[in-house]
Amino acid sequence: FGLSPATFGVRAPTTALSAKVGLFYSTTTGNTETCGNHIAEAISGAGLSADELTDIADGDDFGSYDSIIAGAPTWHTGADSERSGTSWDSWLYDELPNLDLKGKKVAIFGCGDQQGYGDNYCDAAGELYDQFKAAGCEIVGMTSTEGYLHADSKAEVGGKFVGMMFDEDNQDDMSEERAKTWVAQLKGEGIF
Ligand SMILES: Cc1cc2nc3c(=O)[nH]c(=O)nc-3n(C[C@H](O)[C@H](O)[C@H](O)COP(=O)(O)O)c2cc1C
Repeated sequence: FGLSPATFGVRAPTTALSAKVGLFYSTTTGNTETCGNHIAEAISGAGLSADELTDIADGDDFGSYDSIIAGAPTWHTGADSERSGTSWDSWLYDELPNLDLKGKKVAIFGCGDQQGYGDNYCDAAGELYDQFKAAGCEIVGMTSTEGYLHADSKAEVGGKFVGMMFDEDNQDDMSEERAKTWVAQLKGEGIF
């Protein structure tokens, strides 16, 4: 009668089981949360799914995830470690080493100020990279540094950012699009 299967609540068959994806952040003034929300919206906009955006301080049962998307701001300029100034600092050193996350895919995003802190842009994202990698995780979602004006960043490895870097201080109008582009990339890299 011209009614599509959707009319009856029948789902189209899926070709692959979808992964359980955790989406974690931390923040001091809300910018990393804003970017995390852009990512969450891009995920649902693309017809994909992840768990609700959650502060890493409230995270739990990490072993149940197939993949983790993790975002941090940078506040401790020039510090060797604990650069986010948030709950990540204790999580990365006190919790992560006690978890078995070997082989899980991890995608990292950062939030920083490339003009005000151009020698240390998004350094904390580089720390997430180091710690998750040391825990045996597979890091995906590396991006080009093109279009950014920073001089130096510990979030750069081999000429690429270790994930998607946002800048709510100088380039907030680009954040939504960056989130969309990155989520499409993550889909291609098997995060979902
Ligand atoms: C005291 C202070 C130190 C900061 N240090 C850095 C830094 O080293 N690198 C950087 O990229 N941004 C730095 N920032 C900028 C913040 O990371 C940026 O504003 C970010 O959006 C804050 O995110 P949040 O609101 O999620 O905490 C600093 C800001 C302040 C106020």
